[in-house]
Amino acid sequence: MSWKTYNQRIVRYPEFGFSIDLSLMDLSDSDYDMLSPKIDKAFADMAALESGAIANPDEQRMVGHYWLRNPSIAPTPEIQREITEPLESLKAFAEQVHTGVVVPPGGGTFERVLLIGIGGSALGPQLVSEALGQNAKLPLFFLDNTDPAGIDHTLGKLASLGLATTLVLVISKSGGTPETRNGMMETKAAYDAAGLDFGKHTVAITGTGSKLDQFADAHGFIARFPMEDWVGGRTSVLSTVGLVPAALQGIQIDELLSGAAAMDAETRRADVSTNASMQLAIAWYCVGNGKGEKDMVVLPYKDSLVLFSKYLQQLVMESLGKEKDLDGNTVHQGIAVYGNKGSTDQHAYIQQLRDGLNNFFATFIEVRQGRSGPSIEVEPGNTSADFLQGFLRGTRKALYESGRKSITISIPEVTPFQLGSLIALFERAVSFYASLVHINAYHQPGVEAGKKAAGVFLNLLNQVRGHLTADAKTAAEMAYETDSDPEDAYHCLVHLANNGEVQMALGDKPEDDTFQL
Ligand SMILES: O=P(O)(O)OC[C@H]1O[C@H](O)[C@H](O)[C@@H](O)[C@@H]1O
Repeated sequence: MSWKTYNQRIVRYPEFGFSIDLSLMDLSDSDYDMLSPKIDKAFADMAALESGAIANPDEQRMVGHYWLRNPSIAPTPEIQREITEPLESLKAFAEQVHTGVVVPPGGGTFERVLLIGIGGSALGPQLVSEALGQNAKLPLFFLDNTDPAGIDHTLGKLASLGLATTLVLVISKSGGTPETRNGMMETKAAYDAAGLDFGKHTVAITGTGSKLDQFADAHGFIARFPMEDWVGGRTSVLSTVGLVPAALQGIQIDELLSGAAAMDAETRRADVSTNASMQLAIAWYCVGNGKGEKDMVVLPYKDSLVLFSKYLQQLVMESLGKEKDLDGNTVHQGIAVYGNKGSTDQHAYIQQLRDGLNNFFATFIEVRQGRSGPSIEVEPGNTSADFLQGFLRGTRKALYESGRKSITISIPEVTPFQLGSLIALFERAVSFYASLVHINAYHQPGVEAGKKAAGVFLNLLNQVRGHLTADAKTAAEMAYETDSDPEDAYHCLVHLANNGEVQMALGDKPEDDTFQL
């Protein structure tokens, strides 16, 4: 840790108050030299990607999220229109909701929003809402899972506030994600039960022609906004997915886009020494030996950025967590991401970070302004902000003194512009890192496996339902009747017993348990 190294390893963009400090990652000039061929290729890959190359070869798709905040670089006039037209129409829609032009059929105005989505169709909007939605014109509620109790909890809150004045956004790029469909059907049932026309309270954000798009058409949804196949779910927050909910909250979406565009302009330059995203990618590569050997601990010292680690979990781990590289070699790549916020986490897991397993690097996010407005002294001469900064600086130093590395990103305050710039910083770092390790960052084959297995379970569950009788049966007997594995049959029976469909009698062991109608 030295003043000289600090000055050598910091990258600053003074025009928007950004800096990234890599002095505690112990990078050497030889690291950069060793990587220079890969770095050059990463820059070339990025130039091709932004020019419209098929950068997602496994799905034969372009990768266009960088065009969203600078349509002029999009490869065709048609794609430029696919960006600018929905942007104009979503702004107009939000304005019509805010000014009472678009109103609930039962009168009054829309006073809140329920967003139904999952993965990239929820995490981006949740990050933006938590970071910037404190004084939202229409506060945001979320259904982002198929947990009935969670659905009841949220719909119960909304019922007490008034379903009739709640605007529903159903977001699903594929339009077929079961959890989102389930949330929508449960919400529709609640509107139906209240005698309300669900479609006249609902907007869809989905791929044109998707199942959700067809459902929206059949049920007379108020509006539909498109999602394009060249925007991945985990990089969709600056598309209609993130911008519609943000605009409805009254968040300055042009500032979100400008911040991302400003960071893009800096990190589009193929100059390693001043490229913050490339510096991040190189740091990730070196600290993890190009194999993700160290976890990324995300520590924003700002409450409103608490969801940044959850957001980065999807962006980083769904992009980089891949079995094969682009040549078909088995590599099992990835970087594990976790975190919450500082200084809170100093009272949770930072003990292990300081003294335990050295299997991580920290990414501190410093927000230099503690609050807008004056502060009291919490003790003579010191404010809460003094403590927050002290804890950040102290923890960073304490970790380094015990051989634990860290990156410190600094922004002046949390604004739409600054949040947009952070999102862009990490999106491009992921792209660069994927090039450095030669993987496709833009598909997600692994999630299909889980979806398929869920389908197998549901098929067996329905077979088991069909074989239930008043006679008590063991799992083995049910397995025989349904030609299935006894343990699979057992878990179906236990599920049915715990959800009121069958009676379960416990034996000594699961194999002795019996089930009957
Ligand atoms: O937006 P949807 O099509 O409903 O997809 C929601 C999520 O589903 C899958 O888990 C994908 O791996 C994610 O990238 C995506 O964000």
